[in-house]
Amino acid sequence: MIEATGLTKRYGKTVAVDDLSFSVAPGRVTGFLGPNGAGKSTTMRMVIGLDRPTRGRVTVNGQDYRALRHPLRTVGALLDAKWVHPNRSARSHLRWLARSNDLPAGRVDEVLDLVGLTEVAERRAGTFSLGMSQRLGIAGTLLGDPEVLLFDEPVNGLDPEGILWIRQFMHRLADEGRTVFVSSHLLSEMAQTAQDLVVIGRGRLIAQTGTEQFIQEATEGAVRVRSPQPERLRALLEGQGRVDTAEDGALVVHGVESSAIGELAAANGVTLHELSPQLGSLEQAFMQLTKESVEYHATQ
Ligand SMILES: Nc1ncnc2c1ncn2[C@@H]1O[C@H](COP(=O)(O)OP(=O)(O)OP(=O)(O)O)[C@@H](O)[C@H]1O
Repeated sequence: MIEATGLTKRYGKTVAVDDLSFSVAPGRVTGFLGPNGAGKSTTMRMVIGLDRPTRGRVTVNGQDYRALRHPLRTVGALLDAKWVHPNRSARSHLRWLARSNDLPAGRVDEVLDLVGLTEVAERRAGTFSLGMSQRLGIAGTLLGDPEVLLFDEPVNGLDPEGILWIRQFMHRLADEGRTVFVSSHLLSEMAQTAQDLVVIGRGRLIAQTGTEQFIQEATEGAVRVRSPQPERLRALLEGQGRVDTAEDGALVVHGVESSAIGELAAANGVTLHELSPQLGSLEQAFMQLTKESVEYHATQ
């Protein structure tokens, strides 16, 4: 369990994290979502004691990170996968990590196996692909068999196979009852990975909710309709819902069910070439909710 209360971090005049309160439950994958510069990395650094909050508090299993007796047995964090000595083998990197943190050396081969790196354990980490480096980084977080895991942008730059592997691995860790907190600005990825979301913009909390609920609440369902008689259809829909025109000329109808549009068209002899309900995407939900708080809006 991770709990932040009124968490705030200032760097000079920049307020990187602003009065942020949220909680991350065990047994689930919780996505930490926000555009670049929203304050995700700063928040994660405060969770693991690398940065001190200017105000507020964040606890792991009820305690400040710095007060934990065996931090790596409680929290594993991967904030930068390239943090590996390039000339060390994967195994010796993990052995060094285990030794310097008072963790049993016997755990090294277990975690190599868990992440599927046993066969390349003697290879120099500097020769690893990004996907393999991520696996090695994840192996490092698991050395202390911690209950809480933090991953900062773990799928950045990975190919689809690497992304799938990470996604499945996160689920496995959550199924084991661990708390899994994973940040990303890749919204569609989070929609598939996370069961719960903590969404921030400009350091502030925008939403804490289940992923499905977030999408449902933040996006208004719409129906795309193409017809050779668009103006006639538009007139029929007048007063029933809002009708926009897409770039390709299709009508985008808000507030009317697709079945009702189909029946209305049939009853009035209007031909339809397309009638497709548009499911709200996480991207739409996110844009809707962060409209005012996204940094890049101001600079566009
Ligand atoms: N050490 C620092 N000194 C000064 N400003 C900082 C520092 N670290 C972060 N910031 C600023 O704090 C804000 C939040 O940055 P942070 O890296 O936490 O965001 P993020 O959501 O992780 O973004 P990204 O996805 O780009 O990593 C940004 O405006 C950033 O420039």
